[in-house]
Amino acid sequence: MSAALQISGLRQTFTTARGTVHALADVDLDVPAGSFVSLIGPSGCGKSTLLRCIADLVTPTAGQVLVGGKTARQARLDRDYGIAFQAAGLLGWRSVLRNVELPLELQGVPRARRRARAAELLELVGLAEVGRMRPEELSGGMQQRVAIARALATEPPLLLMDEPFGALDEMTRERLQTELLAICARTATTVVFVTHSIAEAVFLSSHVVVMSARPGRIVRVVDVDLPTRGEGTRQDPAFFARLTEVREALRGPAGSPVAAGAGTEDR
Ligand SMILES: Nc1ncnc2c1ncn2[C@@H]1O[C@H](COP(=O)(O)OP(=O)(O)OP(=O)(O)O)[C@@H](O)[C@H]1O
Repeated sequence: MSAALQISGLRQTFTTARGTVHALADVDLDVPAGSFVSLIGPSGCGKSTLLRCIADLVTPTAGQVLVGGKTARQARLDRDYGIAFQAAGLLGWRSVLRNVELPLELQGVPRARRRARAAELLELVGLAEVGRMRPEELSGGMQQRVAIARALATEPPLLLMDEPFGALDEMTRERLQTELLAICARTATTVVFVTHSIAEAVFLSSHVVVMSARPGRIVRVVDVDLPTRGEGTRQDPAFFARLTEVREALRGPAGSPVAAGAGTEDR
């Protein structure tokens, strides 16, 4: 399978008035097309920074990011990825439908076509009825689904998601996880997903990337080869086995850099 994303020798250092922060060190990662990759690790280990480097929102101090063989900058200019972050980031003065239309509008897609596509996407995320409403009239879970629809509007081969379900209750979260998997299967989208939840990472992912405390390094990639993902999956012994594997990788051997707070820091 071809690589949707190739990261090599990535390092990210931030210099601030209070000193130097080593956010990422020696990150190498190949993400095959069509896979679902979660990034998990202690708070502050650089998960969001890694996602922002992929999205070309941050310029890496060293190393290279290739999105579908292009530089991250070119991929951003070509809108080769969609982004859905924790705060849904919808525009309050636009209707739900027009929020989903926005990326198509920016691409210059004619009005009738973009409207039809936005309506199709709202149907895909189960929100066909709310297109005329304002985002504030929707629940948090509905807003998240609108954000996902918007991220998929240009049919990007890659979807970058930073804790998109973090603020939701457990039931809504589990439902959206199942919906997201169904959408990705239908659209063959590659996903890079940041989460704090081991269960969420294992349920969603084909590969769980476990990172160490700052400076974030990849300490283990756990392959999750569950035969199906559905209602029964969370009770499946194979699911529990992978949970344990990720948990142990996160915990790391005593005294290892995986343990939270063990990262080197100048400040
Ligand atoms: N623009 C920036 N300037 C300075 N420091 C930054 C900047 N962005 C991130 N950092 C620092 O880099 C480190 C990694 O931050 P990042 O947000 O990537 O971690 P994270 O793993 O996503 O954290 P969390 O799990 O808590 O969301 C942190 O120490 C953070 O303070």
